Amino acid sequence: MKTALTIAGSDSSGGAGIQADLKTFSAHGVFGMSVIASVTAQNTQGVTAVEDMSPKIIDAQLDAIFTDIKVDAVKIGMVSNSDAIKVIADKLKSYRPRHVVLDPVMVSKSGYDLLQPDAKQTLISDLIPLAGVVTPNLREAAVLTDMRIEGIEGMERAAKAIYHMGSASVLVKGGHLKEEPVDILYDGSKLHHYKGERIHTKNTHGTGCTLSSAIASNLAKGLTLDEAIMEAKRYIHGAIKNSFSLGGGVGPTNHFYQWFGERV
Ligand SMILES: Nc1ncnc2c1ncn2[C@@H]1O[C@H](COP(=O)(O)OP(=O)(O)OP(=O)(O)O)[C@@H](O)[C@H]1O
Ligand SMILES: Cc1ncc(COP(=O)(O)O)c(N)n1
Repeated sequence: MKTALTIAGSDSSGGAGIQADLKTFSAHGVFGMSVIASVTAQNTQGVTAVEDMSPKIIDAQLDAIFTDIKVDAVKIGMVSNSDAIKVIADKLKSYRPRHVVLDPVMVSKSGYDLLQPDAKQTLISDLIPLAGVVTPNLREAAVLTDMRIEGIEGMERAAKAIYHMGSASVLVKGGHLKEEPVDILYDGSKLHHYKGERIHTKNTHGTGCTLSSAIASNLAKGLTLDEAIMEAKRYIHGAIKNSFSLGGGVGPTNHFYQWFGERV
């Protein structure tokens, strides 16, 4: 069985973070493992508290996994501070997993900061150069590049700028565009557009986590990056289409509708 590891934050309500990642890995038939970098207290309406794990326990979790188990793909999500980022970068440099998907999580949908302001520079200098693909949304791409991004042309410029920070490729996600949600990949030679059809729902908690974990699962299974993204777009479309209301706010994506019916 292929394996995938998520290094991210825990979402107590199960819609985003580690929990969304593990559900996505399972739905792809990939064995999921986790390194918890932060614990968040959150629900469908917002985040009420965050506690970061110490660099020491992050380091120990990474060693426990990599000294024993072959990791086919790594997905990195919320890592809120510079010290944690540095530990993760050091371990990736020594264990050198084949595929690294970096989702540079910065702010939750509900507006809570998940990346400390002084950690942005460490993310750029230490983690982006180790990524096979970085998957910022519009706002994250704007923060990383200090650019204003409004439409497709801005997304293309940002993808190229982030590529020049050292990652092998960049997928700028267009979920927050006013028009259809197209995602744009730059791989150093060409720009690729992955088109989607907008689904009108408020229940989109964890869409970014789900997409990056689906890409990591597909890479673990041996798909090319282009195939992995196309397949992940298909997956996120189904997961959003079958998303459901839970709690009083933004409900989660649905990973299991294929098995348990449209509305589980
Ligand atoms: N309403 C929608 N209909 C169809 N596809 C969508 C919709 N919203 C987002 N997507 C797709 O979902 C994926 C995640 O994109 P998005 O821009 O929402 O990421 P994100 O903002 O990082 O997510 P999150 O807020 O969960 O961190 C992308 O492939 C995007 O095109
Ligand atoms: C632990 C964690 N990781 C990531 C997100 C982003 O997801 P969203 O933008 O849907 O709130 C989150 N809310 N919590």
